[in-house]
Amino acid sequence: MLKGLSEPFWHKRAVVQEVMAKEAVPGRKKEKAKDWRRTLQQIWSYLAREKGRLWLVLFMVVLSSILGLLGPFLIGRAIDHYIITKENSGLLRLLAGLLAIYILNSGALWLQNYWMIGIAQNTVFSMRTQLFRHLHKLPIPFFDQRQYGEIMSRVINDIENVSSTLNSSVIQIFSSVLTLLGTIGFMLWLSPLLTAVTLVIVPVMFLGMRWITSRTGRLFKEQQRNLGELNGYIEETVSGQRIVKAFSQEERVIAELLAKNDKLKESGFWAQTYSGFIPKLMNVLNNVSFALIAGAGGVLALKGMVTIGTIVIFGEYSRQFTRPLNDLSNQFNTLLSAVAGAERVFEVLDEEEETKDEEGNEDLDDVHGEIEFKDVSFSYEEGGNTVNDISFHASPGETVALVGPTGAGKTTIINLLSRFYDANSGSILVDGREITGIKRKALREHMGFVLQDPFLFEGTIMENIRYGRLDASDEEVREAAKEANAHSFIAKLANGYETMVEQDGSGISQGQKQLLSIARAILANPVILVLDEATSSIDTITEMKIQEALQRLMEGKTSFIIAHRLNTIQKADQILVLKDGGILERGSHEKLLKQKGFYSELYHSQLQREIG
Ligand SMILES: Nc1ncnc2c1ncn2[C@@H]1O[C@H](COP(=O)(O)OP(=O)(O)OP(=O)(O)O)[C@@H](O)[C@H]1O
Repeated sequence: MLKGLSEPFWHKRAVVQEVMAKEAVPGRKKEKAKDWRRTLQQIWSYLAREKGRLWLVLFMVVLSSILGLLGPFLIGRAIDHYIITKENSGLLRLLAGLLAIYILNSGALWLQNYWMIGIAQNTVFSMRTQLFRHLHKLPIPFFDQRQYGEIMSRVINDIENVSSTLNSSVIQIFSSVLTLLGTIGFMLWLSPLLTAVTLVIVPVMFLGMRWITSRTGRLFKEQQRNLGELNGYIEETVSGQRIVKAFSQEERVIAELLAKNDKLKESGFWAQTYSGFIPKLMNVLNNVSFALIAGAGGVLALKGMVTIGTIVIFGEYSRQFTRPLNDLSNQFNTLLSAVAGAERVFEVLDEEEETKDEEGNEDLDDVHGEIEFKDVSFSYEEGGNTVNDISFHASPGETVALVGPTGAGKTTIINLLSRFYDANSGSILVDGREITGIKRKALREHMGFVLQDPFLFEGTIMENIRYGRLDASDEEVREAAKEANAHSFIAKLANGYETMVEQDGSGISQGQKQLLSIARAILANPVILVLDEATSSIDTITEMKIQEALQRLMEGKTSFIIAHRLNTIQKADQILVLKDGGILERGSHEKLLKQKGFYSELYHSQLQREIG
């Protein structure tokens, strides 16, 4: 059942998507296997746009790594040449040099961060813009097959993850690698023997880290997935609060949330615990390494093979050596979750746009509104049979009412006409032209929707009506409101057309929303109109106003009414009675009554209910 509004295509779609996503049977996709290389290449394609600044960052990282290595080296020299020999002036000179190195190093660190943050922000800005733009070009089935919260999580969390990783991890990883290589180089130059002693712990470190990261990768992925699910659930239940309350489902909803929350807690706990082992392990190994260097260094120093300064340098370097390894493993975890997030973003970007098959398709000018369905069959799922062999013809300006029990396929016929979905077989013609040969946007621009639960944006009433046609003047908006019987209630509001309405339309009654929605459609003046009749009961006077405004709106337009109350469609040129996806009966109200079939039965039972 369609609910929503009557406004430009992109917004109509958003609402229809939202509603359909809730109502559809969700055929959710399985997570694809991770493709690291491809994802990193895709991230690089964004980063490459910032090559200039990346070079600067690179230069600063190299500089700060060299300066970082130089510090301990000079301290060692100070011990050997000036402290042991008690040469004060040389020591002062060296200390001044050290000070300069530390200041320069701080400057280099600050600059590399400054530039990298700029790069990260620009990259994420382009990603977010591209993702949002792309989302609006995706076909309805994409939204039908996913939870609203899951999509939100990709746009918000995953992108944020990429951003923070680019901000910090990239530099860290890079400088860690450089520091590692530099440290090993310096150590080898100073004393290959002590270097060998220092490196003894590396295999242990490596094995320990591998053991831990093999677990954390999987756990972080699980944590991310559980977080997405939980967010989706919270979004859904908060937006569906009314329904939750109406059906007294609070306890069940809370229980389900608890279960999801528990899953997240569990995966989060293990992901954090395992990754928390890394610094502890490093610490222990660091101390072991320090002890080894002190012991072996002492023996070598006694034999005159190394100086005291060299032992001090090695002590410092061994720390400098394990720190980058430690950083690398920490950053590796962040990187893991960011790449997983980025991959989820790219998965959306990889989805084909709705217009993929529109090459060579035509625009649609001068539409008269003749619609024909020829043997149209369609199913949402493979092998299914949602609508079957539908054929009908509507001349320009005619009104076609679609009636039938719930799930009969009424909305599906509208989905096919608006090309939210494409028929599996048969053809749909507008003014004699196959709609598959027409650009979707062009087709939908000629269509207007007045749906049963119109969507209002946060903004003034004037702005809300103007969604029907963005270039309409204030006067035209007022005229449309008058024709829609909305003017009188708007005029009574404290700020008239400038009254602010909330996104959920609170403060405005359901009937008034309908009238605003009709005003939008009047302003848009489409050739083809889709009306989804409200099922909720509206007071008789507003109902009359709505019916009158609808009659005015429908004048001269080819209109499709998804009707729930049969007394409102008696004037329709043709009524299609749908059942189980097929047309069971067709004709005018009188003809169908005379037939004494399904329609007549439905009509009389409704009449009975209304009288009774
Ligand atoms: N996006 C979707 N994915 C899968 N199945 C769907 C989807 N939308 C609808 N269906 C199924 O297709 C069938 C026809 O649905 P449709 O919404 O067209 O019925 P309807 O006549 O408009 O019903 P109602 O009066 O309740 O709105 C139903 O069985 C429904 O469950």
